[in-house]
Amino acid sequence: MLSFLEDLKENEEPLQDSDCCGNGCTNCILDNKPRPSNRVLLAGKRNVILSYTKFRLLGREELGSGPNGQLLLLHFAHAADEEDGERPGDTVLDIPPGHHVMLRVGCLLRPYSPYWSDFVAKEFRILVKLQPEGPMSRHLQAVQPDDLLEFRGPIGQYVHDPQPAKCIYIIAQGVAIAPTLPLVRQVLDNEEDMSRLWHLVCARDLQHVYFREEMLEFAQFWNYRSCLHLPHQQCDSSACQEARHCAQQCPQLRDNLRNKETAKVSRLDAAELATHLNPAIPGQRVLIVAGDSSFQKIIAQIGTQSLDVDPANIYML
Ligand SMILES: Cc1cc2nc3c(=O)[nH]c(=O)nc-3n(C[C@H](O)[C@H](O)[C@H](O)COP(=O)(O)OP(=O)(O)OC[C@H]3O[C@@H](n4cnc5c(N)ncnc54)[C@H](O)[C@@H]3O)c2cc1C
Repeated sequence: MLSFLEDLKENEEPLQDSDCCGNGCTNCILDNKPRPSNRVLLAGKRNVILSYTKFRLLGREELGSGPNGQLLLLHFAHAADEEDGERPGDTVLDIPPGHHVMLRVGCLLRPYSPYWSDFVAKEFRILVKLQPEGPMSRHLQAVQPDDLLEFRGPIGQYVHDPQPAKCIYIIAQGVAIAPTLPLVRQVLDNEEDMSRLWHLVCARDLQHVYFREEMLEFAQFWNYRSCLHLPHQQCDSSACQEARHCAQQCPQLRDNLRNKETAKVSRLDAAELATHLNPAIPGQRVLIVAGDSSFQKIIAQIGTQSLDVDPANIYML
């Protein structure tokens, strides 16, 4: 085992200040150095993404565009280097739930959070919201299947221990719902994990809620609850047009919700959050927040009180 670890160290690129993207990420790569997880060490394999490595774009799907930018689903697979002497079976791709990866194009660096990855096939998918005038957005807008892009990771600090069972509140804003999907899956896929999940999703309106199909699949599990917060939801009825947003009892909103979907037409504030406290349910409270830094700060503040979460158990993705 020791020589295997020594080999790993030799293969890893040393981390330098220039590896930070400079965007002030909560989990900066300089404080969260990509390193092999226990899962990888136990498998006796090498995690291909620990140093910058090439991934081939397998698929690209445009999810539509609007005033807030265009959305792309990108699917990548590791492009094995034929000269490195490794057999495909010697390596894996390990991006644990809640971790992100860094994309490097020349000296431009930007973090992205996979919403799906495959350990053995060495593939992952990201949802990208293109920012008008953004340098990486310009690059990603132009990528086509078969193009090669370089990624490094995994970067993050969240680790889930299924024992003892916990009450896990996962709160996501807009496209940042993507990295929360693997967090939900890791609990639901483990039949022995008795943790309960509350998945609270904040978006402008129903049109801006992504991964609804996945949430409906999750809703079949006894330990998963979700709620959509849609403060700008507005149908074409004259009453809702006049109020500039739908009423909580709006029949059109109800018709647009699918079985088991629950929506509130208000922002997620301290009082709303407190309705999910469920004090009778035992278990340590854990809060995970995915969104931009101001959203993370506000939710962490109100979550401490409304959900009775110890600040040590709050994780920002
Ligand atoms: C940990 C982490 C994970 C991330 N994961 C993803 C992901 O999975 N998918 C994804 O699309 N993006 C993700 N991002 C954002 C991503 O890294 C880039 O910032 C984004 O793609 C824009 O890059 P750019 O170079 O085109 O524009 P930038 O130069 O970075 O930004 C251009 C303009 O857009 C604004 N902006 C940038 N990002 C956002 C945002 N999310 N919301 C509102 N305004 C913004 C900037 O403030 C700036 O004004 C993540 C960011 C972090 C910190």
